[in-house]
Amino acid sequence: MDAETQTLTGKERYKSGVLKYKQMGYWEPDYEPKDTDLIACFRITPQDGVDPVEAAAAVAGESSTATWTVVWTDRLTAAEKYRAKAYRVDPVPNSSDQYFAYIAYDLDLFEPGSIANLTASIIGNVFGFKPLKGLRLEDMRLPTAFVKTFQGPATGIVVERERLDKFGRPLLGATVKPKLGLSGRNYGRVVYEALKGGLDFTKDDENINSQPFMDWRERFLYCMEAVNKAQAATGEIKGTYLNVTAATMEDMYERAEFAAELGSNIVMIDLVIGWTAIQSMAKWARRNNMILHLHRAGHSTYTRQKNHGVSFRVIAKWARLAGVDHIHAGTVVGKLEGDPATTRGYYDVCRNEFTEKRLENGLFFDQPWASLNKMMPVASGGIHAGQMHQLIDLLGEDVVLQFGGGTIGHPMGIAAGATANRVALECMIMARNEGRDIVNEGPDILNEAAKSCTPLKQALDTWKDVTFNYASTDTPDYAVTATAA
Ligand SMILES: O=C(COP(=O)(O)O)[C@H](O)[C@H](O)COP(=O)(O)O
Ligand SMILES: [Mg+2]
Repeated sequence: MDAETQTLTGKERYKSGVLKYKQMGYWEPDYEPKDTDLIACFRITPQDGVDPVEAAAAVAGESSTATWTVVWTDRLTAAEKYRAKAYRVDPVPNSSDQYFAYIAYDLDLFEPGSIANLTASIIGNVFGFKPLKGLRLEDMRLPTAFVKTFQGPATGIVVERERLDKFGRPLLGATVKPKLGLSGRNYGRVVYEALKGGLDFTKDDENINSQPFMDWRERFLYCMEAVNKAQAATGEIKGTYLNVTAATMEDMYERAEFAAELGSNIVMIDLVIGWTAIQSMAKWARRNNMILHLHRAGHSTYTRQKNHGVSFRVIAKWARLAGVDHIHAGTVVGKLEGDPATTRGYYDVCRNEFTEKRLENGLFFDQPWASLNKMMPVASGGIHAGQMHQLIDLLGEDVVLQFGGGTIGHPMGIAAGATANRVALECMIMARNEGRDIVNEGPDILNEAAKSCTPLKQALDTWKDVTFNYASTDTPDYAVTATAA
């Protein structure tokens, strides 16, 4: 080890001036993370000529206690404990300028139960640090001691199924379209048709709040009338995610309380409201026996590119701590970004009791969930009935499959679109339960069912060739056989 890599101590450490972060103690290659440490894995792209180990130490420093120069006031603290420690730097496979840096943080650096505080450290200053061309938070290991300080999902998958009286199959939903412009009354008609036709849920889109064409109260009143009528018509429990996203917490509470007063079983928020607002709404949802749906609006601005930002698997972990019940987590086959292996990792974060490290799915750490409820992943974006076998195979059973265009765009109308999806789902679940190979026989199973279901036949004819085959940007860096880390 050269002198520059060694942590300086005593007078040498505290001489005024600028030391390398490695020398300030932010690089400890022998460090063994404690069970109670938070661990982050960052992808770092150092500027040309910057040593990757110094870059990793700088990330550890700037995301914990350091500044750019030595400060004597460190000596008034338990600085050795509070310094985050970069302890491992691996080159990213198949890349010449990127590295995975592992950094351990002492539990005492964080306020219990606060995503705002966690994120202010881990993604606070450090993403703008000049010696790095790019920085991405790939994954975090949240220790049990930290997980236990959070409420977790307000309702959870098990209780959601019990409240809705729906078991053994994915739930079906649809986003009302067009996203903007419908009046309350016409909006309610879409909800009624879709629910009566066979869906379990409808939902507001991310950008429906309270615009001049439809006040939020109008929407809530007509939507709940539609839910009640559809329940009466079908004898099934139905729901519609009423989006309570608004400019202030006070407005959101007012809208959520009105939704509860009208008997809604679910409300919705957008990721853009921020972590503190999400945690507040999760507490409200638990107090009010409400399922809480999170639409991940805005996430792609920072999750999609591999060289800079925050992986969605980390956002999913924070959302589970924060306490939402549903989270949009990708479809693989639909219109929006979603590599199959990466998406599998997100779904595991939502639904596992314990998420195992699997590098081929982008999961860098074992993650205990300490009995926090599970989140229902939501698959939404450009999917249709003809993909039912692929969706069930890829995403499993505890998932909401959401067909917006794939319900409302049906040639015979919304109720027919909903019926097509419900029949496609039920015939595929029956085939799966009978032990059939749905991946290969899926199209035949659908065509067979379509013989006695005209809406399904029309859906298959309309959308049979629609696929979105583009290369994914966010793919895992390790192959299935990888043993590294
Ligand atoms: O409006 C839609 C889908 O409409 P449609 O079903 O008509 O395509 C949702 O906003 C996206 O699914 C969000 O994306 P994600 O689920 O990836 O966050
Ligand atoms: Mg949308």
